[in-house]
Amino acid sequence: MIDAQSVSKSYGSVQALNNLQFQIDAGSCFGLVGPNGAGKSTFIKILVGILQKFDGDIQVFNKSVKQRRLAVKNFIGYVPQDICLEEFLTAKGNLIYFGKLYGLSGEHLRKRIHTVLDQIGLTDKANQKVTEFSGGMKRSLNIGCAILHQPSLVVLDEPTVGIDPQSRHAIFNLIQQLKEKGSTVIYSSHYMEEVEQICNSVGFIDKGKLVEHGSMQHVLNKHRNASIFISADGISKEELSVYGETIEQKNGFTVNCDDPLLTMGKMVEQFWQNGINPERLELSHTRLEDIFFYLTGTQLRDNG
Ligand SMILES: Nc1ncnc2c1ncn2[C@@H]1O[C@H](COP(=O)(O)OP(=O)(O)OP(=O)(O)O)[C@@H](O)[C@H]1O
Repeated sequence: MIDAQSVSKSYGSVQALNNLQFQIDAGSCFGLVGPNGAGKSTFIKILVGILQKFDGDIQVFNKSVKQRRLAVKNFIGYVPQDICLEEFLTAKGNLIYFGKLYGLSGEHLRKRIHTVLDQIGLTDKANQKVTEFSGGMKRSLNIGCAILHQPSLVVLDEPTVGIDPQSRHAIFNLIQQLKEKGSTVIYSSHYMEEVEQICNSVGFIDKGKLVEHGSMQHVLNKHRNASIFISADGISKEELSVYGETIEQKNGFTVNCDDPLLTMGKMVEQFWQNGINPERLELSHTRLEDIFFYLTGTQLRDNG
C-alpha cells in the first residue's frame, strides 16, 4: 500500500501541496488528476525520492520515503513528465544504459530488454537511434526504461501529453499488461476520460489540496447526477421543469432527475400526445470531469 501521511510542500511562498492524506491499495491503478499547477508532479517527485525536503511522509509498501529513500527507489519505475532518454543512443542502447543504472546485467538484462521491446512494440526499431523516433515512440521507450527492473510500483506523470492516438492506445495496452501482472500504477493526468477508462481508483488534487479520493465506483456513485438531455422544437423550460431541475443549454435542455429512465418514458408519452418530435433525447451519465468541476469550480482541460 502507498500511504501519504500529511504531505505538504512549499517552494518559497508557493504552497504546492497542503496536507495530502490518502492511501492507494497495492495492485490498483490510481489516477492522480488535477489541472496544470495543481501539485501532481510535486507529489510524484516526493514519492519517487527526487524532492527530499517536505513535511509529512509517504510509506511505500511499509517503507518511509524519508528514511528508506534508496530502498523505495528500487521498487519504483518512474516515467517523468519530460522525456528522459539518451537521444544519440539506439532504443536498445537506452535500455542497456537504464538497465545498468537499475543494477541489471548479463543474461538477465538481455532477456528483460527482449521482453520490454516486445511489450512497448519497438522490437523492429531496437537498433534505431532515438533522434529518429516520433514523440509517441520516445514516450513508449521511456516507459520501457522505467519497467526494465520489474518494479512493483509504476509511476507515470502525464504520459500521454502531446502524442498521437495510436501511441496513446499502445501506452494504455502497456498499462493494462502491468495491471494484469499485479503492479501498482499511479497515473497522473489532466485527461479525465483517460483516467476514467484505465484507473480503478482516483484522487482529485486542486491548488495543492486533495478534494476527493476513493475507488472509481465510489467517487462516481457518490456524485452521480443522472440527467436527460433533450432538444426539440416547441418545448419550453417550464414544460420540462415538471420532470426535474431544468437547465437551458446551447442546443436544448438538461433535466436532472432521480429516475431518468422512468422520467424519459413519461416524457416520450407526453411528446407523443402533443405531437412533439424531439431531435435528441438522451440519458447523460456523470463524468469525472463534471465531478471535478462541481467540487472545485476548476476546468481540467487545456485552454490552448
Ligand atoms: N521548482 C519550483 N519552484 C517554484 N515553484 C514551483 C516549482 N515546481 C513547481 N512549482 C509550483 O508549484 C505548484 C505545483 O506545481 P506542479 O508542477 O507540482 O503541478 P502539476 O499539477 O504537476 O502541474 P503540471 O501538470 O503543469 O506540471 C505550481 O504553482 C508551480 O508553479
